[in-house]
Amino acid sequence: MKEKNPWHTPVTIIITVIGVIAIVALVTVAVLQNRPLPQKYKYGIVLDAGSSHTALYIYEWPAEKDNNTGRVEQTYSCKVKGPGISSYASAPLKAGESLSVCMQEAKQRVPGRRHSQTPLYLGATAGMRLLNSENSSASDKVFQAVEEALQKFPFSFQGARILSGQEEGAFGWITVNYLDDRLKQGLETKGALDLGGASTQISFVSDNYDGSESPDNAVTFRLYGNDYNLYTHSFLCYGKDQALRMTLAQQTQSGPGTINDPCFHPGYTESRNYSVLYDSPCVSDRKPQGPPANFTHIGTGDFQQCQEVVKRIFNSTHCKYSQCSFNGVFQPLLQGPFGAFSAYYFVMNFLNLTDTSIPLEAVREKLGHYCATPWNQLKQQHPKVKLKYLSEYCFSGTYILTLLTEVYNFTSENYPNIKFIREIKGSDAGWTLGYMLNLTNMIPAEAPDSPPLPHAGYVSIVTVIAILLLVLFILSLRPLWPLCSKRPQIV
Ligand SMILES: O=c1ccn([C@@H]2O[C@H](COP(=O)(O)OP(=O)(O)O)[C@@H](O)[C@H]2O)c(=O)[nH]1
Repeated sequence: MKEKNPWHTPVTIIITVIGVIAIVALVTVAVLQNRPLPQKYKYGIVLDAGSSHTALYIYEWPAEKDNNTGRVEQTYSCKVKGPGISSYASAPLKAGESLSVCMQEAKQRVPGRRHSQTPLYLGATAGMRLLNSENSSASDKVFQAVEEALQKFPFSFQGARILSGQEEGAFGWITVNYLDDRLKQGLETKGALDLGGASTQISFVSDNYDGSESPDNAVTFRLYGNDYNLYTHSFLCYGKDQALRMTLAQQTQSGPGTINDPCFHPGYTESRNYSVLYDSPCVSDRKPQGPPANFTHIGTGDFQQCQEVVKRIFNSTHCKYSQCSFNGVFQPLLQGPFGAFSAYYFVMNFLNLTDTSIPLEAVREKLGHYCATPWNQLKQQHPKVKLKYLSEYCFSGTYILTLLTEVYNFTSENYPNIKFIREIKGSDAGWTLGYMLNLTNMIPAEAPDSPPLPHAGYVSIVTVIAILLLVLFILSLRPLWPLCSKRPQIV
């Protein structure tokens, strides 16, 4: 007679079915309870009011993670048409109006239900620093007009202000290291080199700088549980546009009617106005007495001589510290990798020189060749580039190389540590992201507590434990097994 399988008795089957249902219920509850909620986003808007132009950036991050693990990303940028807001000193209302196209675009891009909670900041840099230093009431009027224009939008406007050079340097450094994930992971940080139109910033962490020598250059942070002593300095007037003015001022000190400028291409000839050239606090005190109205600016295209002229705008005669970059400003020993952005990138990218594995000697040679290219030939090669920009790349490239190697002291050994970057993971390198992260408290001082297990690990453990419990439960019913599996009596 066929023996009946002892496990096929009704009681065992019922116990097993109930156990399986219990496990499925337990795992379902665990999965549902811990399922990530549908993603909601928050937004922030920052306007970078630079000396040459204004740009608007929209940032986005997951709503439930805004104070610790969430990644903030730039989702949109808009270049405001026209010059920087400092150029509207004589017509301040136009400064406000100029922002409206980009602001309308931001209104479309940020979901309507989030408008009122979206912070909007405007930060102005060296252009407004200069205007404020020479005419503070004009600078106030520009801010008033800009604030009135921005308040008309449905965002949470948090004010317009001038960033100090130190803030500009430090927030640029935070942006670069945040986007590189170096802060959260406590990795070696990257220095930040920022070149604007009116100022330039250098910021890095160096083992030989604890802030005691030249404390004015120190910014200390505690981020994600790590302490940083950042060295930072902003050189007002040493952005590439003001540096060009200073270089031209050097060459027009005696008020000549013509100058032969090695930083411009052979064949380049332009008539320039003395009053316009000297209309900036960076050069106004050097204006020659009784010059003619104009001078003829003639290019000779000689990189070596251009470098000599550029070097003259850096004063390295006095230094009361252990070492200085220039103008008596302390600078510790360069250390670590560097990201060079803003005009550093625009210029080196145009010149095809962003690859820092090209030896410095070869970079100089290429630049020499570029500067010597006749102006007419260059115009034919780049018909779409604005002539003003095209004419200045020889100067700008020479300025960048001189600043990096002769002033900051990058050598053949550590020049390859520099990376010319425009953006990191889709977000532009610059001070705006760091500024917003700081004002919205999105970088905690201490490392956030992370859950001990990831979601998948948690569900697996719950499942394994539930199965073990079922097996134990079935085993605990052993006394009943003989009853259940009683062999049929053969009489
Ligand atoms: O596509 C671009 C955008 C900007 N620039 C230059 O980069 C500098 C950026 O200056 P910005 O106004 O941003 O800086 P600030 O002086 O306020 O720091 C200026 O010299 C611009 O002419 C450039 O060469 N290409």
